[in-house]
Amino acid sequence: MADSATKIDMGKKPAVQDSVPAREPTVIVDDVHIVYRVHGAGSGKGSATSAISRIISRKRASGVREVHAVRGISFTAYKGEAVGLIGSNGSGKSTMLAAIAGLLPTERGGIYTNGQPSLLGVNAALMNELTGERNVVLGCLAMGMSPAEVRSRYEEIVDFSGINDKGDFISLPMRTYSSGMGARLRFSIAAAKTHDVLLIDEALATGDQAFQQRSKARINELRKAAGTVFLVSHDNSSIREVCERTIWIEHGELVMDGPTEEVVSAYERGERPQH
Ligand SMILES: Nc1ncnc2c1ncn2[C@@H]1O[C@H](COP(=O)(O)OP(=O)(O)OP(=O)(O)O)[C@@H](O)[C@H]1O
Repeated sequence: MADSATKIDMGKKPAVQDSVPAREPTVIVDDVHIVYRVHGAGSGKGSATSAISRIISRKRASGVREVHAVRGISFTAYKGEAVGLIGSNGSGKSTMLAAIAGLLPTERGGIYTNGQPSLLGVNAALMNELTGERNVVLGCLAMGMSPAEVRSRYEEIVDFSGINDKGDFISLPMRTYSSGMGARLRFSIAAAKTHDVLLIDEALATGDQAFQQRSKARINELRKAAGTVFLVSHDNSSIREVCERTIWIEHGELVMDGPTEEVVSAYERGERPQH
């Protein structure tokens, strides 16, 4: 792999300055392996007969099953980049994102980040019993904004989310929201702050057309504000619009890493590059 973590020394400046400005790495993923351990999963014979006999006997399976979700992935992302992560269901995209966010330990290899990564998933933790209003305030405080900052940004966040477009929903508990409304509010809160590394897991797919346009524009702003954005999505048009670089993952392995159009077209044609 060309981008190896060991070759990058972020502390030193090169002795001779090139005319091309040096790109600043924000995330270095170096030969990373991630293994989930599922306890009580048994040996896992896949046949229908063994599944039925397991259910009928009502025995709790013993043992630990290992799922090797990411297998030796390496890449480096730079300041100002928006990087798409694509691949079929279960290929390891969300796992990779959670690991960059520091939420999953690596089995082997290392992940180095320059700045604070924030994972914005459709499951990001907001509290269902609290009103949208309270969640906006708590979410912003949790991201490190001061109470004065929260007050000044509040209207903008609610307007961006469009939660109040069809009535006063922001003063209702989050449990009364549709899944799309919840996802929009999560995105709006997270996007109110500029992030060093913003990790977005399918958030764009849940909003309606108008909201998707607003979020794409906001992602571009965040990127210009010098952060790095990672976007996991099955919606190739979002990836094309938002990201100039894309990484294709299958079975936990990196298949292709390059300009979005090249990678997404190869993915759509199901063509793996020949090595
Ligand atoms: N908590 C978990 N425990 C055990 N295995 C898991 C867990 N989460 C994911 N996996 C497994 O890890 C592998 C990668 O899953 P992951 O969610 O990263 O894929 P993905 O590419 O994001 O899929 P999708 O496109 O469907 O969201 C899959 O085989 C999945 O079954």
